[in-house]
Amino acid sequence: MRAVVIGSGAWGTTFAQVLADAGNDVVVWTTQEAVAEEINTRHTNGRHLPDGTVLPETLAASTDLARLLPTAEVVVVALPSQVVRDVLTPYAGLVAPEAVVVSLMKGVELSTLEVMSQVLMEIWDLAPERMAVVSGPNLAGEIARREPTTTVVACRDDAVAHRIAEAIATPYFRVFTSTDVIGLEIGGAVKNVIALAVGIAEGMGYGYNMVASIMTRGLSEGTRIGLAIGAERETFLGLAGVGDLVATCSSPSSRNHRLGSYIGKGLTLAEAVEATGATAEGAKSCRPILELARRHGVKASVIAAVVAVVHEGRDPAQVVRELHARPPRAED
Ligand SMILES: NC(=O)C1=CN([C@@H]2O[C@H](COP(=O)(O)OP(=O)(O)OC[C@H]3O[C@@H](n4cnc5c(N)ncnc54)[C@H](O)[C@@H]3O)[C@@H](O)[C@H]2O)C=CC1
Ligand SMILES: O=C(CO)COP(=O)(O)O
Repeated sequence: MRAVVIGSGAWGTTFAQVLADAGNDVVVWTTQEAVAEEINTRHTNGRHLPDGTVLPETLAASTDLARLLPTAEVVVVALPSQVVRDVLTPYAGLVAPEAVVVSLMKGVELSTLEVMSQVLMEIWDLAPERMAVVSGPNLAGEIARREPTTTVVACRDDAVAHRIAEAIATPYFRVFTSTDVIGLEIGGAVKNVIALAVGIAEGMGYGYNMVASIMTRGLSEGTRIGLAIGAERETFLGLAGVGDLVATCSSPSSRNHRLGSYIGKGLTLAEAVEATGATAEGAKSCRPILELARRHGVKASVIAAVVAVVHEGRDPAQVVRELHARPPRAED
């Protein structure tokens, strides 16, 4: 298939490699001439991918999205969630009518509380049958090294999910399918916030009991938010739920996990963002996710604690003391 990948960061470039390795005709769109030149001539992306990653020679890069879109059969979007609406609205009308759009993103829009499939369907006027998402335990660096990985592709139309799954399957990328688009997206967005919480706890010096508690309660919060907006419970127990949560909360290479640990060690948000040096969606998405929980009457104490520490300057030790001082209640 002819594919364009919008975004030349860690995941966009790595996913483009997967598509090229799977035999597709792929071009990565970047706004940076130097990055396009590096991918086209040296077959590397030194800013975002691990040392030694050599991209397929068939993988091209371009800065001309308007030229690429009309002929693409698959349009993959891998930008930081908060820029999607502004960056991609001007391209409405250029996506081919039969093309499938695939979101790789794990964030919630601050101004609308929408997940990225909702934003893309709105700005590009797409039917749900043309909108797919990919999510799972997918740390880009490991996939760039072609280490065995599993993922899930979801689309309202099961046949389209299967078509995309076949197009991205490689010997190192095993793909499952789903029709629970919103479940995949909420699972991915919430686990970033939980990875922040785990990082904060680790940065403060807490151990495995605390980490396991945050992950388990975080999964419960994400599941209940998802169920409130139409997701399926099973999704949260699958690769895009527990799977992604375990990968991100365990790996020191997760940007959300790292950002959290800097904050737990006492850095300000601005300092932690600077030290992380790449997109950590949870830092911005925690507030709209908490708002989503509140609107749907879902208790989300871990997510609220992250918002309090990251955005309201609360002392994390005091926030933990307050969480633990609450009266016992039934586990949900
Ligand atoms: N890195 C990973 O392991 C994974 C990331 N994701 C998700 O994929 C999405 C993208 O993440 P990454 O590629 O890792 O981020 P990144 O921080 O590595 O790269 C972001 C890319 O977006 C570009 N960009 C930023 N603002 C832009 C703008 N206004 N216009 C055009 N380009 C712009 C940057 O130049 C950069 O190439 C996020 O939602 C993330 O949560 C999902 C799974 C795995
Ligand atoms: O989503 C991811 C792995 O599935 C990547 O997580 P980070 O954005 O925290 O690196």
